[in-house]
Amino acid sequence: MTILSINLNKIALIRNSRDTTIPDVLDHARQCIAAGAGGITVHPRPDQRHIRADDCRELKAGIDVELNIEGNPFAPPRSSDRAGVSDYPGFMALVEEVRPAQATLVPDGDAQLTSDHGFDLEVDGERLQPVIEQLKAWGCRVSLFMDPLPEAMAMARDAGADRIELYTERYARAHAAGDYLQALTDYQAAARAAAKVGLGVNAGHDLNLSNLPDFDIPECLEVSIGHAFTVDALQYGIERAIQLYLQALEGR
Ligand SMILES: CC(=O)[C@@H](O)[C@H](O)COP(=O)(O)O
Ligand SMILES: NCC(=O)COP(=O)(O)O
Repeated sequence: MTILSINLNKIALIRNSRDTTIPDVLDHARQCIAAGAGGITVHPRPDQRHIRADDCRELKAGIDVELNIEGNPFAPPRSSDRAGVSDYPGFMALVEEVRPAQATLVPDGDAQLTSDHGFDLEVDGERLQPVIEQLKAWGCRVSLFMDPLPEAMAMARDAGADRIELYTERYARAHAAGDYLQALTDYQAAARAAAKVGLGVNAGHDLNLSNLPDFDIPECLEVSIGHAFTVDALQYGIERAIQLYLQALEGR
């Protein structure tokens, strides 16, 4: 069964638009879990535009499903520019403190509006090895955010990753354009290649109620969904939205 991990970035984004505590990230996490979400994902960026280090600490203490923290492992500490908001301690320092069940490494930078590419392991594979070794020593499962390139999966295994997360924007765009079969074939080949070398397969980015039912990747262990889910939760309510996403997963 594929786990539905709800990404709460956009709940935090709404909260941060005022000096307030609502919407409460932990409360939303608990509502999603009560409705059937099997995991919670957050992506604390150095500018803390949405998820903050303090959110990660509260979620770790306050939920009883897997916590998946995403980020660039080379992201250094950054001072907070908001009164009452803790500094960003650096990705590795935050993960060492929080010890999430899973750390998903993403080659993001501050200038990006969102995550928009996977790792190039020809460039980063060697320097990721000690990082992955350290994360695993802290008890975290390690997943690498990857484009759907079958030939890259052996390098992900060689870097020491437990899983890869297929970056699914290309699939989502193709599905929205009504011409997704070739994209799906590419993702299926990448997932098979990952499984063949012993990697688990996660997936995420721009998945939604429309494209999820057609995302036929038998190897997929977990999808992490945030942006579209947040929009759907505004329309249907959290409980109903979770049910719809679980049905979409089951219907694949
Ligand atoms: C890695 C990925 O694709 C998403 O999980 C990421 O968290 C999206 O980040 P934003 O929510 O900041 O767009
Ligand atoms: N790793 C993908 C994720 O956590 C959420 O991505 P999105 O659904 O907000 O695009």
